[in-house]
Amino acid sequence: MDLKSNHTAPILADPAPISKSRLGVHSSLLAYSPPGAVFSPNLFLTVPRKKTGILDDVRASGWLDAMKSSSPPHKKTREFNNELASADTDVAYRTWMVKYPSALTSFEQITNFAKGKRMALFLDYDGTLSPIVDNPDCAFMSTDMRAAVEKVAKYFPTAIISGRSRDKVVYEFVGLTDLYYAGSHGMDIMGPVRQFSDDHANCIRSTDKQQGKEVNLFQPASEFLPMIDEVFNSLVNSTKEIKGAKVENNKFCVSVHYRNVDEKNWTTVAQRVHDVIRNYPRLRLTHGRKVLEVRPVINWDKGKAVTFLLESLGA
Ligand SMILES: O=P(O)(O)OC[C@H]1O[C@H](O[C@H]2O[C@H](CO)[C@@H](O)[C@H](O)[C@H]2O)[C@H](O)[C@@H](O)[C@@H]1O
Repeated sequence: MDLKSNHTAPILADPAPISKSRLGVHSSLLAYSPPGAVFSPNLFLTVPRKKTGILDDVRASGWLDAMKSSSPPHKKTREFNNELASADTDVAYRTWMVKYPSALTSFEQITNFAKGKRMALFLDYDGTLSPIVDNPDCAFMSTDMRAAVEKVAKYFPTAIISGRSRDKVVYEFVGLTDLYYAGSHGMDIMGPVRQFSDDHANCIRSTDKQQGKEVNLFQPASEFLPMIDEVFNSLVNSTKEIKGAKVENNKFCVSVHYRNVDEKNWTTVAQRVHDVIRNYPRLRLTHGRKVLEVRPVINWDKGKAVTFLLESLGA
């Protein structure tokens, strides 16, 4: 990438409560304004106040519960000695499917609704384009899936929005040109060139070498890069003795995988992560599928990345 301009990234805090999956840190620790910073009001983030200003124990703060329920329930075949557990799983699966029905069951309805409208397609990577596998470095997409994505991208603007680093998704897994990509949970967007607006002062015009074309880069958490690298190294170090634990650097966020860790050691994983990030009040924790995700406290996520790309596409 050739960077042609640079802008200051936003980070602001506001003392209102948010979802319990986020870390309980005192908001006064979060208000930070680098000299000369120009903030977009759209990137203000509300963070929870806690009287103590420090994190609770990993059990009390609900980390462990969240770790245990961090994947959507999978439909399992009924096991011989596990009728009751299986029945529970079935109910959980059906309930989940009511809430999140497959789009394929409503395909006709969707195509009818889309008639006369401009379409854009936004896809997740892990668990959507690739199967969930034990080793995150081996989550490859099939040849058929790649061909399908390539084909659909000829008809509709298509973007992949992932929690991974954008480079990894583009160069190690997908490898398709003519797509738009957002890595690091939407904090690293490569989209079409558009008119800059005041709302998105952090856009960088860049040349994508693979695609050989001008693109817009939007990296609202760019000032966090050194912090994320530091945290990545600390997490690698503090979890290296936990068998099966794996730390992944996703550029603007870090993942700590515990899929391959014996469940009896999950508390240790949570405690080690907790101990590292308690020193970083400008980072927060979210839960993914058997993964703890450490990310900057900014008001930006995949949903906002989708909106950003839609606007970039003139939609
Ligand atoms: O937003 P996503 O693209 O879904 O990224 C979320 C995490 O995805 C990856 O981890 C998940 O998939 C792995 C490979 O199948 C699996 O081993 C892991 O247990 C899942 O959590 C990725 O490795 C993480 O860095 C992302 O945070």
